Amino acid sequence: MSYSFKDCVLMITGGTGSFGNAVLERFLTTDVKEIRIFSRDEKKQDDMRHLYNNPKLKFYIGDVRDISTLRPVMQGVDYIFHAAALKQVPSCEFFPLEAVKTNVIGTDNVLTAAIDAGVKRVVCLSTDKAAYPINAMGTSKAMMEKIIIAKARNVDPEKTRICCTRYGNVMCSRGSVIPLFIDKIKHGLPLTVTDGAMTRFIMNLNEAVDLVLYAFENGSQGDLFVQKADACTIEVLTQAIKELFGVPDYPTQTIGIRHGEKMYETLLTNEECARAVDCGMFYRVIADNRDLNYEKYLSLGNKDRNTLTEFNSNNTRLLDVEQTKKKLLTSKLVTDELEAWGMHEVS
Ligand SMILES: O=c1ccn([C@@H]2O[C@H](COP(=O)(O)OP(=O)(O)O[C@H]3O[C@H](CO)[C@H](O)[C@H](O)[C@H]3O)[C@@H](O)[C@H]2O)c(=O)[nH]1
Repeated sequence: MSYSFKDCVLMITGGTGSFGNAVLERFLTTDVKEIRIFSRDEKKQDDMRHLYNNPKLKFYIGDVRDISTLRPVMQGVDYIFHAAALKQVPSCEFFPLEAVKTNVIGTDNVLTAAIDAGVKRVVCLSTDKAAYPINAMGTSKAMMEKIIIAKARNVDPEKTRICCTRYGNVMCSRGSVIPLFIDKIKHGLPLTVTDGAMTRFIMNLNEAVDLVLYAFENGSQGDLFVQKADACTIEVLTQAIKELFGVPDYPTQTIGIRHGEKMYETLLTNEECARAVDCGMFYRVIADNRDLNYEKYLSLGNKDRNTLTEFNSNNTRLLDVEQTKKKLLTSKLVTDELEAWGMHEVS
């Protein structure tokens, strides 16, 4: 890391989740002064307190929906990583207003309180499902991104710099398909494949943390960062899991596409490409900072379009079964489960 956290106070909203834990592993090796974990669940906080047993970690119970719980925690904070969100596609589909409250209003609260408290930088976490959104979770995250850009437009970057990252499926996140399939194999149940041709980006937590830290270091006001992730089909993913667990012919059952699902996910839309810069491992989408001047909106468009095209889980590099197995082995949950399953030799 080229930046220093010496004497800095960090805050992670939704800090007890998988991202919070992964980013902590990196931060705790720095000379950071204090890390504030802000979240709703006292049990998860208590578990984390015992796990890390580190005096630099401070825990705060609160909810991003309630700005009065955010304000006191932000006093003296230098940098915020905003990971608190409702992320499950099916539950947001049934309770869309809950997604609005946490993902949209909650983000507005975080940014308002951060600006008022003079926090120097805020990095917000979004998802590929916010690009061309079709489900409530993605739509709320798309609105969250709009809130971020609108807020960023009206604040001096020397005081508070705000940017956003968007990434795809993180392997083994809570409730996701990989731990589900492993569990099914352990219990002798068939693997329930929605549609084998569906594609998803596939990244590990370390890559998600890399993206967020890259944005933290390089983000200008209102920037959105996207990582150039690989993807695979669900058929390939299923076969890779079966082979890793030594059951290549394990039964699968096709269950059909679920509520609010897409056949493929987009990380960078065609329209965003017009403002995107290729930074090697990442794309940077520069904020549209034109002011609310209707003359321009009605008669002047953006003539400087570059040649990038939409980046999605169908046109990125698609991993085959062997490559997917290799990728899966970069996840601790997978290697732990394999060991418990007695498959030491593959890991
Ligand atoms: O029983 C199942 C469950 C899932 N899938 C398939 O596996 C893929 C991944 O499904 P997940 O449920 O793991 O992930 P989603 O793409 O639905 O969404 C996930 O990824 C998001 C980021 O893109 C958020 O992190 C969200 O919380 C998380 O659920 C999808 O194609 C899905 O159709 C199956 O085939 N069978």
